[in-house]
Amino acid sequence: MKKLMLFTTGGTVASLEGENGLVPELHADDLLSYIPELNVRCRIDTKELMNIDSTNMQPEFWIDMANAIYENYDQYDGFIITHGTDTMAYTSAALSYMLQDASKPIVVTGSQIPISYSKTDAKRNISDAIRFACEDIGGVYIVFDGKVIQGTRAIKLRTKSYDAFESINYPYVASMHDDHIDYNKSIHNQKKKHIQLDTSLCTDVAVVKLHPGIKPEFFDCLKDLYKGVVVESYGSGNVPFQVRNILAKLIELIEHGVSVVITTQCLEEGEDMGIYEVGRKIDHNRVVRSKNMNTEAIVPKLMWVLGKTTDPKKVKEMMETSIAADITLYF
Ligand SMILES: NC(=O)C[C@H](N)C(=O)O
Repeated sequence: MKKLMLFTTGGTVASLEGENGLVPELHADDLLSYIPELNVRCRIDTKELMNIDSTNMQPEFWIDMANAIYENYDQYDGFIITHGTDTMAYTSAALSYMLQDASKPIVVTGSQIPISYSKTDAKRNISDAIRFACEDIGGVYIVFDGKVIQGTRAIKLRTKSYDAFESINYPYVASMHDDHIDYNKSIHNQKKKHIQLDTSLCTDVAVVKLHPGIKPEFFDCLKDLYKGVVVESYGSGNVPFQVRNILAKLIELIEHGVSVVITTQCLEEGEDMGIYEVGRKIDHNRVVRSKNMNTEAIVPKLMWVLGKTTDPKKVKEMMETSIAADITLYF
């Protein structure tokens, strides 16, 4: 029989109605007591790591989660983490970088509606996550609303619907049905490897979304505060250089030693800075290209990379190398 460890961290799934709205209150065993008969035979141990709304999630807490999994890795066949949906995609990406080459499933799930409510999606999501944690597959995944999403590829697209998450620029890994799991055949399970823990992070990372009228001087404020800046530029990776010259400010940041990552506000298909003058003017050798990673992966990846080096060349090389399927290599 498979042995699983379920870690809880809070989120709507564990929330009850309080005086000021929903607050995480339920503990690990409470959650399991709500789940009806599981159609998989396994033993589940539980541990509460924290009990927070995931809006309050911090990079330091990702480290706690990664350490908890690593410390228990040999004793269990699979892991489930219940988590709020607001920052779940950042956490699943962060764990994908901090715990590489896992040969066992690490499954993050949660819900849009608290587990004690009649219309809750929590029971299905937790049951599915438990089933998926019994599979013979390695890596970090989000299981939600019947879909399995690669940990580095998820975004929260919807605030209220059951299907809160989408897989961006990457197919769903699998879909969950009552009696079977349908794997996407184009995705191959990685060869069995030894898990590696690396939790060094530099949290001095900011995301700036460009918009018409954004002030160039704003970027001066970032210079001494951050070591990495992720620019959500326009379209295929375009940065304005007329009237309000943002491009010049990005160069100043780079010359100051800040790593600048160019990504796009468009959710799908990634940046392709070679198309327009407004993209070609950016020095492609000096900025980090995000290719088709999403912001939820870029942020923890940049923290993780800057935790190891601030050498601009190395940062660029590591950021542009696919880890845990975060970049599709068609560039
Ligand atoms: N559905 C949810 O879990 C949202 C909640 N605010 C959280 O992220 O913890």
